[in-house]
Amino acid sequence: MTAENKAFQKVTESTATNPIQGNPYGPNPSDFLSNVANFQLIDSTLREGEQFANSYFSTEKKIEIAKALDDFGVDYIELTSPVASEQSRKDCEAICKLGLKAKILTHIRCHMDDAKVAVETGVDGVDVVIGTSKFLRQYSHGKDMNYIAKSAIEVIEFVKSKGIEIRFSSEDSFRSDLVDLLNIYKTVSKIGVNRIGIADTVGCANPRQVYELVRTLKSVVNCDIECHFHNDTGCAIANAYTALEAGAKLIDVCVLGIGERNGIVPIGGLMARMIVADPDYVKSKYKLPKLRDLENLVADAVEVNIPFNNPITGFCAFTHKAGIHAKAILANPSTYEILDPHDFGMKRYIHFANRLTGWNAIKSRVDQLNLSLTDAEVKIVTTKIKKMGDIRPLNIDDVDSIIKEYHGEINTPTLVPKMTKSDEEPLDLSDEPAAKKVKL
Ligand SMILES: N[C@@H](CCCC[NH3+])C(=O)O
Ligand SMILES: [Zn+2]
Repeated sequence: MTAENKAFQKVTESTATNPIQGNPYGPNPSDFLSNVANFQLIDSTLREGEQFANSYFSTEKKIEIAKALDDFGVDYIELTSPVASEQSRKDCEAICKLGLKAKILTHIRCHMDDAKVAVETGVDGVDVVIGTSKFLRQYSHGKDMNYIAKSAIEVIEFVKSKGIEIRFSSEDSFRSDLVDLLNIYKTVSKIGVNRIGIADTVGCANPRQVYELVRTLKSVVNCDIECHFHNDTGCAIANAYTALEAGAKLIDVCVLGIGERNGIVPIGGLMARMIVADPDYVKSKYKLPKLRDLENLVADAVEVNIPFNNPITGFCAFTHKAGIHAKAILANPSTYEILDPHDFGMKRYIHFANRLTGWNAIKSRVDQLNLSLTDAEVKIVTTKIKKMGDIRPLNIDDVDSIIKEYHGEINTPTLVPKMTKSDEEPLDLSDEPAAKKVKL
């Protein structure tokens, strides 16, 4: 086989197994800096998530959440600073003793007082953060870049001396001076941190800015890059994906994206984004069917509902409605789905009780009811359903009644009836689904 033929075959094979790879707009496999196929998750539900307005986690609840995160497969679990409160310190120690697979981190200010407490808790690593934008330098901690560099060196060397991981992050990175950022990151990278972090603390960044900053940082540091994106302007997941494309390795996430204000990158939404880019990596690394339970656990703990439009677990995330969509989905789900619900232990539905429905969806319902109609008959009954749907909202019983009534009409002999055994037997509908949908 010639080299040309081999190349052709390779493209064909990958296109067959993963249609996105044949997409000219998809990830560029020759981009060796990209970490799209090699990313890690730092879950911060028990740190950033504790800053969500509704959050209160008892020790037991924190342990339950930490175990569920570990079971899902996150790489790191980040906990509230042990100096935030006495119980926070005890909880941190308790979680460190659980013996989870995920590494345990705690998140502290760039100060020796905090660092001394943090290293005694039993964590695998310490995440240090300090504000670098002029807003935070002036109105938060009041320190200049020289002071920041000095205290960063002191804290990093101290944590390293204890043999545990250290990450240094600026805060409000996207409103910080680029020269200041490059200087501080060069300094900490030379001392030998495990990771540097950038944080879009106010959620102002867009993907292009993220790409440029991460690419620039890649050329000045020789450690991993972690990114933290707030979602104030709805860009958190897109920014996270772009950061990975640019060469960042780790993304901070929270279950349901909970955090300060409207939160950060949601773990579920990021899974949806990443499984499209690299299905094999995502499916082998994370227990995706556990996502729904994980989200329900946290939603209950902080007393919120799962949003209707949540990626993957929103109640209509895999519900198809328009007749044109339903027809194509019934023929091949990939026509209108980029995510396969079964990868997440979910099911797909056709919503047929509405005026946008089409005869293919109704035919599938007729089959479910174990009735027999020709295509021409299904088309007639579909017209009846659509007419009723123009008058008022429909539910599944309305549609089933119309179908059964029509089926009854066309099967009722007009002349002298000759009863057969099967005519006497009522249709058994005892296992009808209650929802307004057909499960597929
Ligand atoms: N929540 C803070 C801390 C960021 C630390 C980065 N992991 C922020 O958004 O800036
Ligand atoms: Zn944050």
